[in-house]
Amino acid sequence: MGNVPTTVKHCLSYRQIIEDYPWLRSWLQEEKIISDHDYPEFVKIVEVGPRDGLQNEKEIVPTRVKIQLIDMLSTTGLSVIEATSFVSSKWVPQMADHTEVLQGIQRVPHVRYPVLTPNMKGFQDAVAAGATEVAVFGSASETFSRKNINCSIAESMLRFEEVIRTAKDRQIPVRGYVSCALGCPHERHVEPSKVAEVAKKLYEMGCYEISLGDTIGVGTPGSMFKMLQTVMKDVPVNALAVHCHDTYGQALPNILTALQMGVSVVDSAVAGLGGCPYAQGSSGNVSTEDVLYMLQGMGIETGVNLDRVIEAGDFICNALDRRSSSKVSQARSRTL
Ligand SMILES: CC(C)(COP(=O)([O-])OP(=O)([O-])OC[C@H]1O[C@@H](n2cnc3c(N)ncnc32)[C@H](O)[C@@H]1OP(=O)([O-])[O-])[C@@H](O)C(=O)NCCC(=O)NCCSC(=O)C[C@@](C)(O)CC(=O)[O-]
Repeated sequence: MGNVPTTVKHCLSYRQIIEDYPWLRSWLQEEKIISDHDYPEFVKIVEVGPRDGLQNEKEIVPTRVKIQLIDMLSTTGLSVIEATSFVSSKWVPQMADHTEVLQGIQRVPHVRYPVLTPNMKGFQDAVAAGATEVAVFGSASETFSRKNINCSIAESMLRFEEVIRTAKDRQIPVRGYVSCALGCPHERHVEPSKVAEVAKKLYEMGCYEISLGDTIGVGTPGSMFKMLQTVMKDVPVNALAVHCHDTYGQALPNILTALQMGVSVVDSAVAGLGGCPYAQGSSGNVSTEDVLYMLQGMGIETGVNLDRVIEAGDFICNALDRRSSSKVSQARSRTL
């Protein structure tokens, strides 16, 4: 019995196997290795392009361009668009116009516009600017935590606790990130148990959803499986999201692995924009267009219109004078 997950992990069509062996399915469900369904019927996409996508741009992107991008994304059917970060402009100059962006967008009913808040100052500024949802961002790597937010993991948890408590009093939902879930730019290997520990703390403190970030895009379906298997023992699968960068071209298979394990929330960025200023060499996020195309092909609903996301991607790529990283967008532009 003990080596079942290993067998499953290495098998491309493990769905077929667990369909043939109901006892195996029950055991995997009991152990929280898989959820009680194979692929989710509906996947929520969390669009992170305006924040994670743009934060690493060297040239300051005009505020009106950021606003237009968010406004275009708001018409695509996306239900969550991460708008900006209330971080220090000395650390991330690109996000210095957070207030203007948040106040300049045309909010569409039923679309949520969370913003990153690393501490109470960020939270207070965000609320003053009209934020109705925030996200705290921790790390499973001690070194990355210090380089990214200038404090240890333990200190970050104390800061987040205060943010989450205050947000709860004001009925503001808080999302939690765990960066370096599949590897760290400084420490390289990160133990799944460390990811689980940080994810569990954030969840217990009151984050409604925990996004597990492959910050430098080094994960594979194998490491994604192992990490999720461990985290799912501590955090229910319906509170988990995956956030994959595509440095090694593994983002889609990693997402597919997560879907097979019951995860139904996927972060992605229009046109595959992105990169973390404190994770040198990491490439952009998986593109929203490519995720949508894959999900459509699997018959999974998202409520998002792919063509409109491609239009938003064309807009931002023109503004940045660059080619889209989305394979789907590239293929469409060749075939149209
Ligand atoms: C966390 C801090 C602020 C600590 O920065 P610090 O320098 O340690 O802050 P401090 O508390 O010592 O204060 C120093 C000064 O900063 C000010 N300050 C303090 N807080 C804020 C704030 N919120 N906004 C604006 N200003 C702030 C504060 O008021 C003070 O101003 P002064 O008195 O010198 O004039 C800093 O390290 C920072 O801003 N870091 C953010 C870095 C960042 O945004 N990184 C990218 C995020 S992406 C990521 O993490 C991964 C993710 C989420 O995408 C998932 C994945 O891909 O895996």
